[in-house]
Amino acid sequence: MTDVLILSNLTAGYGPVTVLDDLSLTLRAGEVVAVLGANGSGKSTVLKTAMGLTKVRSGSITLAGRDVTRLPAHGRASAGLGYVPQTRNVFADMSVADNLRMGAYLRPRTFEQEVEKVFALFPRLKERRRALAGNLSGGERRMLAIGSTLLLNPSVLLLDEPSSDLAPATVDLVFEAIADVHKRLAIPILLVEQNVTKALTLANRVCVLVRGREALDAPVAEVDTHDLHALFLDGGVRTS
Ligand SMILES: Nc1ncnc2c1ncn2[C@@H]1O[C@H](COP(=O)(O)OP(=O)(O)OP(=O)(O)O)[C@@H](O)[C@H]1O
Repeated sequence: MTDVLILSNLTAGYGPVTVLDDLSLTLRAGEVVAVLGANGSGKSTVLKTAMGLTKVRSGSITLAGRDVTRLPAHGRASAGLGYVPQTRNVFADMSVADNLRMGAYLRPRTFEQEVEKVFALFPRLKERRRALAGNLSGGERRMLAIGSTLLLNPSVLLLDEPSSDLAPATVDLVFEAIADVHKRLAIPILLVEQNVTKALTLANRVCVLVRGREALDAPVAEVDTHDLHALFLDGGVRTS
Protein backbone atom coordinates (compact mmCIF):
# COMPACT_ATOMS: atom_id res chain seq x y z
CA MET A 1 0.00 0.00 0.00
CA THR A 2 1.19 3.51 -0.80
CA ASP A 3 2.20 5.78 2.07
CA VAL A 4 0.04 8.89 1.85
CA LEU A 5 0.94 10.82 4.98
CA ILE A 6 4.18 10.21 6.88
CA LEU A 7 4.88 11.84 10.23
CA SER A 8 8.53 11.11 10.86
CA ASN A 9 10.27 11.50 14.26
CA LEU A 10 8.20 14.53 15.17
CA THR A 11 8.94 16.51 18.28
CA ALA A 12 6.44 19.33 18.57
CA GLY A 13 4.33 21.38 20.96
CA TYR A 14 3.18 24.83 21.91
CA GLY A 15 5.67 27.58 22.71
CA PRO A 16 8.07 26.12 25.29
CA VAL A 17 5.82 23.07 25.93
CA THR A 18 6.84 19.87 24.15
CA VAL A 19 3.91 17.48 23.64
CA LEU A 20 4.92 15.06 20.87
CA ASP A 21 8.18 13.29 21.53
CA ASP A 22 9.88 11.67 18.54
CA LEU A 23 6.57 10.45 17.16
CA SER A 24 6.38 8.55 13.87
CA LEU A 25 3.15 7.51 12.20
CA THR A 26 2.25 6.52 8.65
CA LEU A 27 -1.17 6.63 6.98
CA ARG A 28 -1.45 4.50 3.86
CA ALA A 29 -3.86 4.62 0.93
CA GLY A 30 -7.30 3.34 1.87
CA GLU A 31 -6.59 3.17 5.60
CA VAL A 32 -8.31 4.55 8.66
CA VAL A 33 -5.78 4.92 11.46
CA ALA A 34 -7.19 5.65 14.92
CA VAL A 35 -5.03 7.71 17.25
CA LEU A 36 -5.99 6.73 20.79
CA GLY A 37 -4.73 7.56 24.26
CA ALA A 38 -5.56 9.05 27.62
CA ASN A 39 -6.66 12.66 28.06
CA GLY A 40 -3.75 14.95 27.41
CA SER A 41 -1.60 12.27 25.76
CA GLY A 42 -1.26 14.44 22.65
CA LYS A 43 -3.84 13.02 20.22
CA SER A 44 -5.21 16.35 18.99
CA THR A 45 -1.68 17.68 18.82
CA VAL A 46 -0.86 14.99 16.25
CA LEU A 47 -3.52 16.40 13.92
CA LYS A 48 -2.60 20.01 14.65
CA THR A 49 1.04 19.22 13.93
CA ALA A 50 0.16 17.45 10.68
CA MET A 51 -1.83 20.57 9.75
CA GLY A 52 0.90 23.07 10.69
CA LEU A 53 -0.72 24.52 13.80
CA THR A 54 2.02 23.72 16.32
CA LYS A 55 5.70 24.44 16.67
CA VAL A 56 7.75 21.59 15.14
CA ARG A 57 11.17 21.27 16.76
CA SER A 58 12.40 18.31 14.73
CA GLY A 59 11.15 15.68 12.34
CA SER A 60 9.24 15.91 9.07
CA ILE A 61 5.79 15.61 7.51
CA THR A 62 5.43 14.17 4.03
CA LEU A 63 2.16 14.26 2.10
CA ALA A 64 1.92 12.23 -1.12
CA GLY A 65 5.69 12.24 -1.44
CA ARG A 66 6.04 15.99 -0.84
CA ASP A 67 7.77 17.44 2.24
CA VAL A 68 5.19 19.86 3.70
CA THR A 69 6.96 20.43 7.05
CA ARG A 70 7.60 24.10 6.31
CA LEU A 71 4.25 24.87 4.68
CA PRO A 72 1.71 26.98 6.59
CA ALA A 73 -1.72 25.47 7.31
CA HIS A 74 -3.38 26.96 4.23
CA GLY A 75 -0.58 25.55 2.06
CA ARG A 76 -1.16 22.11 3.54
CA ALA A 77 -4.88 22.43 2.87
CA SER A 78 -4.09 23.23 -0.78
CA ALA A 79 -1.69 20.27 -0.84
CA GLY A 80 -4.56 17.95 0.18
CA LEU A 81 -4.94 17.86 3.96
CA GLY A 82 -8.54 18.23 5.10
CA TYR A 83 -8.74 19.01 8.82
CA VAL A 84 -11.95 18.88 10.86
CA PRO A 85 -11.14 20.21 14.35
CA GLN A 86 -13.03 19.06 17.41
CA THR A 87 -14.66 22.45 17.80
CA ARG A 88 -15.02 23.45 14.20
CA ASN A 89 -17.59 26.17 14.02
CA VAL A 90 -20.03 26.19 11.19
CA PHE A 91 -21.52 29.53 10.21
CA ALA A 92 -24.51 29.45 12.55
CA ASP A 93 -26.48 32.24 10.86
CA MET A 94 -26.20 30.74 7.39
CA SER A 95 -28.20 27.89 5.92
CA VAL A 96 -26.72 24.41 5.51
CA ALA A 97 -26.56 24.90 1.73
CA ASP A 98 -24.83 28.30 2.07
CA ASN A 99 -22.30 26.85 4.50
CA LEU A 100 -21.42 24.26 1.88
CA ARG A 101 -21.32 26.84 -0.92
CA MET A 102 -18.75 28.75 1.17
CA GLY A 103 -16.68 25.56 1.30
CA ALA A 104 -16.78 25.30 -2.49
CA TYR A 105 -15.82 28.94 -3.14
CA LEU A 106 -12.53 27.91 -4.76
CA ARG A 107 -14.44 26.24 -7.57
CA PRO A 108 -17.20 28.77 -8.34
CA ARG A 109 -18.08 27.29 -11.74
CA THR A 110 -18.90 23.89 -10.39
CA PHE A 111 -19.86 24.64 -6.81
CA GLU A 112 -23.51 23.59 -7.13
CA GLN A 113 -22.42 20.17 -8.39
CA GLU A 114 -19.84 19.96 -5.61
CA VAL A 115 -22.49 20.75 -3.02
CA GLU A 116 -24.77 18.09 -4.52
CA LYS A 117 -21.96 15.55 -4.12
CA VAL A 118 -21.82 16.34 -0.41
CA PHE A 119 -25.60 16.01 -0.17
CA ALA A 120 -25.28 12.56 -1.79
CA LEU A 121 -22.84 11.59 0.98
CA PHE A 122 -24.96 13.12 3.75
CA PRO A 123 -28.67 12.73 2.84
CA ARG A 124 -29.59 14.17 6.24
CA LEU A 125 -27.94 17.45 5.28
CA LYS A 126 -29.91 17.52 2.05
CA GLU A 127 -33.14 17.23 4.02
CA ARG A 128 -31.98 20.12 6.21
CA ARG A 129 -30.46 22.22 3.39
CA ARG A 130 -32.53 25.30 4.15
CA ALA A 131 -32.17 25.11 7.93
CA LEU A 132 -29.84 27.53 9.66
CA ALA A 133 -26.66 25.73 10.71
CA GLY A 134 -27.14 27.10 14.22
CA ASN A 135 -30.41 25.14 14.46
CA LEU A 136 -28.89 21.78 13.51
CA SER A 137 -28.50 18.95 15.98
CA GLY A 138 -24.97 18.18 17.21
CA GLY A 139 -24.67 15.22 14.84
CA GLU A 140 -25.93 17.18 11.83
CA ARG A 141 -23.50 19.97 12.65
CA ARG A 142 -20.64 17.46 12.78
CA MET A 143 -21.67 16.16 9.34
CA LEU A 144 -21.79 19.72 8.02
CA ALA A 145 -18.27 20.38 9.30
CA ILE A 146 -17.00 17.22 7.58
CA GLY A 147 -18.95 18.03 4.39
CA SER A 148 -17.51 21.56 4.28
CA THR A 149 -14.00 20.15 4.56
CA LEU A 150 -14.68 17.62 1.79
CA LEU A 151 -15.54 20.51 -0.52
CA LEU A 152 -11.87 21.52 -0.40
CA ASN A 153 -11.23 18.20 -2.20
CA PRO A 154 -8.73 16.77 0.28
CA SER A 155 -6.70 13.62 -0.36
CA VAL A 156 -6.48 12.89 3.39
CA LEU A 157 -8.99 13.58 6.19
CA LEU A 158 -7.83 14.50 9.69
CA LEU A 159 -10.81 14.06 12.03
CA ASP A 160 -10.60 15.23 15.62
CA GLU A 161 -13.05 13.51 17.99
CA PRO A 162 -16.14 13.31 15.77
CA SER A 163 -17.99 11.71 18.72
CA SER A 164 -17.37 14.46 21.25
CA ASP A 165 -20.41 15.87 23.08
CA LEU A 166 -22.84 13.63 21.17
CA ALA A 167 -25.41 11.19 22.53
CA PRO A 168 -24.58 7.51 21.81
CA ALA A 169 -27.27 7.11 19.13
CA THR A 170 -25.99 10.23 17.38
CA VAL A 171 -22.41 8.98 17.58
CA ASP A 172 -23.58 5.87 15.70
CA LEU A 173 -25.12 8.02 12.96
CA VAL A 174 -22.00 10.18 12.59
CA PHE A 175 -19.74 7.12 12.44
CA GLU A 176 -21.98 5.49 9.83
CA ALA A 177 -21.69 8.68 7.78
CA ILE A 178 -17.89 8.71 8.14
CA ALA A 179 -17.69 5.02 7.17
CA ASP A 180 -19.76 5.81 4.09
CA VAL A 181 -17.51 8.73 3.15
CA HIS A 182 -14.46 6.52 3.56
CA LYS A 183 -15.96 3.76 1.44
CA ARG A 184 -17.33 5.93 -1.35
CA LEU A 185 -14.41 8.36 -1.67
CA ALA A 186 -11.69 5.85 -0.72
CA ILE A 187 -10.14 8.65 1.30
CA PRO A 188 -7.59 7.74 3.98
CA ILE A 189 -8.50 9.03 7.45
CA LEU A 190 -6.44 9.84 10.52
CA LEU A 191 -9.01 9.67 13.30
CA VAL A 192 -8.49 10.98 16.82
CA GLU A 193 -11.05 9.48 19.20
CA GLN A 194 -11.83 9.10 22.89
CA ASN A 195 -14.54 6.59 22.06
CA VAL A 196 -12.32 3.53 21.64
CA THR A 197 -15.14 1.13 20.80
CA LYS A 198 -16.40 3.29 17.94
CA ALA A 199 -12.88 4.02 16.71
CA LEU A 200 -12.12 0.30 16.52
CA THR A 201 -15.23 -0.31 14.39
CA LEU A 202 -13.91 2.09 11.76
CA ALA A 203 -10.13 1.77 11.91
CA ASN A 204 -7.78 -0.66 10.22
CA ARG A 205 -4.93 0.26 12.50
CA VAL A 206 -4.46 1.93 15.87
CA CYS A 207 -1.71 4.12 17.19
CA VAL A 208 -1.77 4.58 20.97
CA LEU A 209 -0.02 7.57 22.51
CA VAL A 210 1.36 7.69 26.02
CA ARG A 211 2.67 11.10 27.03
CA GLY A 212 3.28 12.15 23.43
CA ARG A 213 5.14 8.98 22.50
CA GLU A 214 3.91 6.08 20.41
CA ALA A 215 3.24 3.14 22.74
CA LEU A 216 1.55 0.88 20.19
CA ASP A 217 1.04 0.80 16.43
CA ALA A 218 -0.84 -2.30 15.32
CA PRO A 219 -3.59 -3.58 13.03
CA VAL A 220 -6.96 -3.55 14.82
CA ALA A 221 -7.26 -7.33 14.41
CA GLU A 222 -4.13 -7.78 16.54
CA VAL A 223 -5.09 -5.37 19.30
CA ASP A 224 -5.95 -6.76 22.71
CA THR A 225 -8.38 -4.43 24.48
CA HIS A 226 -6.81 -5.27 27.87
CA ASP A 227 -3.46 -3.99 26.58
CA LEU A 228 -5.22 -0.86 25.34
CA HIS A 229 -6.73 -0.17 28.74
CA ALA A 230 -3.37 -0.67 30.42
CA LEU A 231 -1.81 1.89 28.08
CA PHE A 232 -4.61 4.35 28.80
CA LEU A 233 -4.04 4.02 32.53
CA ASP A 234 -0.44 4.97 31.91
CA GLY A 235 -1.66 8.54 31.61
CA GLY A 236 -1.28 11.79 29.74
CA VAL A 237 1.43 14.20 28.79
CA ARG A 238 4.93 14.28 30.26
CA THR A 239 5.36 16.77 33.05
CA SER A 240 9.14 17.06 32.85
N1 LIG B 1 -2.58 25.62 22.68
C1 LIG B 1 -1.94 24.98 23.65
N2 LIG B 1 -1.00 25.58 24.40
C2 LIG B 1 -0.32 24.93 25.38
N3 LIG B 1 -0.53 23.63 25.70
C3 LIG B 1 -1.47 22.98 25.00
C4 LIG B 1 -2.23 23.60 23.95
N4 LIG B 1 -3.08 22.70 23.44
C5 LIG B 1 -2.87 21.56 24.14
N5 LIG B 1 -1.92 21.73 25.07
C6 LIG B 1 -1.41 20.71 26.00
O1 LIG B 1 -0.85 19.66 25.26
C7 LIG B 1 -1.13 18.40 25.88
C8 LIG B 1 -1.77 17.47 24.87
O2 LIG B 1 -3.01 18.03 24.47
P1 LIG B 1 -3.92 17.35 23.36
O3 LIG B 1 -5.14 18.21 23.20
O4 LIG B 1 -3.11 17.06 22.15
O5 LIG B 1 -4.27 15.98 24.07
P2 LIG B 1 -5.41 14.93 23.74
O6 LIG B 1 -4.78 13.59 23.86
O7 LIG B 1 -6.06 15.27 22.43
O8 LIG B 1 -6.38 15.19 24.95
P3 LIG B 1 -8.00 15.04 25.04
O9 LIG B 1 -8.30 13.61 24.83
O10 LIG B 1 -8.27 15.48 26.45
O11 LIG B 1 -8.60 15.95 24.00
C9 LIG B 1 -2.01 18.71 27.10
O12 LIG B 1 -1.20 18.73 28.23
C10 LIG B 1 -2.54 20.09 26.80
O13 LIG B 1 -2.78 20.81 27.99
